[in-house]
Amino acid sequence: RNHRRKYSFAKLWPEMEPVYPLIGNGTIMLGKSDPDRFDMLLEVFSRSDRLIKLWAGPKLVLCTSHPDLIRQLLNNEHCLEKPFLYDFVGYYRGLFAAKYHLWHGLRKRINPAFGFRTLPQYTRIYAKCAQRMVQSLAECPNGATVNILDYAAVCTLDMSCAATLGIDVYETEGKDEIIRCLDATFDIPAKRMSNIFLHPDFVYRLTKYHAEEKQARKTVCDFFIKLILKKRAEFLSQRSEMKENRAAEENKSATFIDQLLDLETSSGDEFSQAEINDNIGAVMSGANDTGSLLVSHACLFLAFHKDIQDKLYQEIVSALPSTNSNDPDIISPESIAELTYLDRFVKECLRLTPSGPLIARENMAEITVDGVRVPPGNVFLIGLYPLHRRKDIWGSDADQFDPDRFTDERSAGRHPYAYLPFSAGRRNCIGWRQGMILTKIILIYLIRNFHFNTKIKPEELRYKFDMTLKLAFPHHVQVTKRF
Ligand code: HEM
Repeated sequence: RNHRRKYSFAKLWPEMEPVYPLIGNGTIMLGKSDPDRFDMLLEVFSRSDRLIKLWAGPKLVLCTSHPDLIRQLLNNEHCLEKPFLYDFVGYYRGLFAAKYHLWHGLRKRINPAFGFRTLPQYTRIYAKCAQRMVQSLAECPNGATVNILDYAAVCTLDMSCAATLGIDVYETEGKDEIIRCLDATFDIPAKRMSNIFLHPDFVYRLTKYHAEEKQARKTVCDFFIKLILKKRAEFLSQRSEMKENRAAEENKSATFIDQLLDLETSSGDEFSQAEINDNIGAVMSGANDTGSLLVSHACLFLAFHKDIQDKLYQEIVSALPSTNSNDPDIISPESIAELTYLDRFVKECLRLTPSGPLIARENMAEITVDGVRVPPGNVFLIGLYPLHRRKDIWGSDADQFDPDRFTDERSAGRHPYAYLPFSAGRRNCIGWRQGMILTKIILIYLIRNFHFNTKIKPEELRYKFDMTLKLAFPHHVQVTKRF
């Protein structure tokens, strides 16, 4: 009866069926494959235009993909908490999963590390890594079919390590183990989040995942700490030199770890070693899968639409007509900004295949949603994937790929919360500029050097139920050299 009273505020909202005592809507996912579970979740969102109740066991989850309600939630200062699901991510003092009381001060202090002024240095780092991806693809037999995600994942990890830690991961001692463990600390929590049966600690501890995750976290943490100590010592010895030398000050590194060390000294408010450690982990997990998946989905869209691929190639070679077209120094934030068709292309990729298809929030105080007063402690699931495919916003061809949806004329008057690949409000993606730039840089290098084809048909695309938007099968594309 208590349970019924606790949730009586939601009695007028429709609910997903069937609902059973204790397991709630648990059976709708039971025994289903990953792509069927993803489709089932979309089915939940499609059952109600505004908001629908889903029971994760006895816990209520309020699901919406309506832009008005998403605006109410993401703009509400009492709805900035991350619910229990994010606890599995680890790095709990890091931005991504941090509870509100830790997060609000942290975000303010870390914001400058992702500001506009850091972009030129990030751009140079990303361009070098993208060039390496081209080199390794060029070693495949011409016209070979590859799973492009394998190459993109190596490239974004390379970028993350260079931009976050200032290291060349491929020159690092014990690199295979570090790479394997870094991957495991991102991958295992994602598996746990999307599998309700792995949620209770006492069950999870009995699985092989728990032991693997523990060992991987220890290896990664030891590696980060060694690096933090080394960087802190370097930083302190360079600080006095920088005070006297303006040129050195202007050229100082923009890698995330250096920025954190710089921020702690400029604000006089030290980041603890644990905070640095967790924020490095959080930023790397935020950047890794999202970037590689986006690039891999983009390569499939290129392969489906030869006309778009040709138009992008023409735009890139006319805006960046260097004799040495692969020179990383010709790419700058300004030259990338001139590529307006590439910008529309990436935006359309993010519409149809947002790397973060779902986000969740918990309200910390009573809030009003769609006229209903919701007591604190309730969980909202916001469907960015279904939002981006709503026919009432995007038209009857919402599922079709069309970069020109993002021309100024066609964007005018669109609901401001219709398109949210990086979420919105105070807890949006802190790395959205870096995410856009790194994706564009990889695509510039790929399109300049290769043609893409595929045997996959657009209507065959299916996705897995996971934290990030993974294709249900390999991203097989045929890669042919242009030169
Ligand atoms: C390339 C595409 C990217 C996409 C589509 C993307 C998307 C998102 C989304 C939707 C969120 C909100 C998550 C939530 O509320 O559960 C988020 C948060 C976050 N992202 Fe990204 N992201 C991308 C790239 C990056 C990059 C490159 C970085 C870092 C360099 C990054 C770092 C973060 C962090 C730290 C958060 C947590 C912010 C906070 O809670 O204050 N992301 N991202």
